[in-house]
Amino acid sequence: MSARVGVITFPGTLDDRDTQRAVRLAGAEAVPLWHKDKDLKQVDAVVLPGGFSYGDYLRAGAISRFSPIMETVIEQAKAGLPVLGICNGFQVLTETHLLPGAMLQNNHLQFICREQKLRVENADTAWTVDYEQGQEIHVPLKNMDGRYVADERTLAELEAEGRVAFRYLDVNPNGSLNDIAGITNAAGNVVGLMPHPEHAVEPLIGAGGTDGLGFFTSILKKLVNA
Ligand SMILES: NC(=O)CC[C@H](N)C(=O)O
Repeated sequence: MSARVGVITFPGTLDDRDTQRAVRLAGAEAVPLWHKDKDLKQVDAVVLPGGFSYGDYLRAGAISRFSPIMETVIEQAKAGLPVLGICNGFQVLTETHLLPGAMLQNNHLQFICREQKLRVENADTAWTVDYEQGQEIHVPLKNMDGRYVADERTLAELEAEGRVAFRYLDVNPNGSLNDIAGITNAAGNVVGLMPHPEHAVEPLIGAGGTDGLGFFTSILKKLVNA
């Protein structure tokens, strides 16, 4: 079976091509999906890539969340479809409430672009099974609205249920509560994170190299073994 991973393009998406490439490098078929379509073309998983969809107007992700395709994504994610939101994609996922919490401007009010160290805190989601629990990885981080916040009860729940999937190491680059870089839903099929694993899939890029490839090999493993 060849796994088909859909990659959605919204107006203002930047990282769809890199994400498609990462999917192919992992050995799956990348299927481009357009925000205005409702049809997911029978993909086995979906990635919402990074960028500035709708120019980040109102709030990052707030408009894309109402794209026709998101109606289908929300419905199918609730039924178990694996969905990964990277950066702007994570912002869209919080706006849909498939993932709890919200992203605010970085606490220093500057755009940030850096090589970021992370710890994989949950290697049991659809997108992380190819990592070791506690593994440390380097992945590029580039955003303005990267400060993860949630109310105390939600944070306590995320921590208690092991749903903090990634934590920033060494430096908290944006003031995210509990150093949270990424989270998962309770079922483990919906994952969102601010750093960009699709930009760390080649040894050529130096630090981190292929550390991000595990997201895309994880989903392939998960689908092929399903
Ligand atoms: N790299 C990105 O996906 C950017 C995310 C988002 N628009 C921000 O700046 O916060």
